[in-house]
Amino acid sequence: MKKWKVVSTAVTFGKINKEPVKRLEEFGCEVVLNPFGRPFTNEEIIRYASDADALIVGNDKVPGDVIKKCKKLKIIAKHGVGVDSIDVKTANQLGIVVTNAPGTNSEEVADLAFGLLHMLARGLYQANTDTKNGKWIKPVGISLSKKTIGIIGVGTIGTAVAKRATGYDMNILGYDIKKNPLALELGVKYVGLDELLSEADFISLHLPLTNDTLNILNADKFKLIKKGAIMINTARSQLIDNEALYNSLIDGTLKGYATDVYDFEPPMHLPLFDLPNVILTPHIGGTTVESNKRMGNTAVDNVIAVLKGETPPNIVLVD
Ligand SMILES: NC(=O)C1=CN([C@@H]2O[C@H](COP(=O)(O)OP(=O)(O)OC[C@H]3O[C@@H](n4cnc5c(N)ncnc54)[C@H](O)[C@@H]3O)[C@@H](O)[C@H]2O)C=CC1
Ligand SMILES: O=C(O)C(=O)COP(=O)(O)O
Repeated sequence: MKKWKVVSTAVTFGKINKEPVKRLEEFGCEVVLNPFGRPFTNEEIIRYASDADALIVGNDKVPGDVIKKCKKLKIIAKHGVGVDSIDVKTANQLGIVVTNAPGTNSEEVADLAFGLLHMLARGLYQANTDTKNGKWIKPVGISLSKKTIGIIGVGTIGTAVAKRATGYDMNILGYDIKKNPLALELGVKYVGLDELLSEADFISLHLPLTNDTLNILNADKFKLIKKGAIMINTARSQLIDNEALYNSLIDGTLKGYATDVYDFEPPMHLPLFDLPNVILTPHIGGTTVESNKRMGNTAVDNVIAVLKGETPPNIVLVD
């Protein structure tokens, strides 16, 4: 009989790299991995975790009423960074610690953001499809070099994006509530959101989803966007007003939009999906072989610390 039960709803935890699971087992835990290959429903979380001591989560929605039904829970450890899908306040009120894995996937998200920017700027998706189908059609894209990029949220990922932008001799604008010393060193010029939107050729979103950032790019903000800009969203879809986004792609305000994130995951088919100037990826920004190991081990560091009765390294608190 194992001393503790750990349930992981995170789709990739323990699947790509086994080391984090082995560490938990060696510590005396029974580990249950996600059998579905998709986020858990609320009912599934309750069914699997009502007797669990620790829950490792991906982008699953973990509301307060679900947390309340998991009576033995001591920790909810995010296998990643954003904790917007977890009711942290209720967890904290119940004495359950919430942790995340900061900085474990930032370079990877920045890589994806730049990859998506390349795809849209040069029409790579269509070019690939056409060439494979025997059509010799050369899209004439736009250059990345020396353009202005606007980074909304200059934290760990935003700064990693800025680092890449320096390699393209870009003029880098940043919007954030605080200034990041590394970003300043990289030459990021902090401006207001309105100025960023009206100046940037490329807009990349890297804010966490909070009450303050929900719908931060609303219809009024879309009116300020420079005509022909490209927008990349590897942060959270709820930062953007869906209708304003769709209209901006139809009327040419945005030349292109790429997203890795959706209001609900997996998403239902949205009108946006039918537009040729939209590129979609299935929330893969943070996940590579290497980052998976980092995210898994950090989640496990936090779980083991809590099970030992110690303070975990990456506690997330809300006011
Ligand atoms: N697509 C994917 O797979 C991934 C997506 N993400 C998303 O990216 C987000 C950012 O990640 P990190 O850069 O690691 O987080 P971070 O905490 O290092 O950076 C977030 C930045 O946003 C700023 N910020 C917070 N509230 C703000 C507000 N109201 N107005 C202006 N600035 C504000 C903070 O000051 C900070 O500089 C995560 O919260 C998550 O939602 C993270 C990892 C993977
Ligand atoms: O680290 C993050 O915040 C992420 O978005 C990672 O993706 P996930 O939540 O594991 O689907």
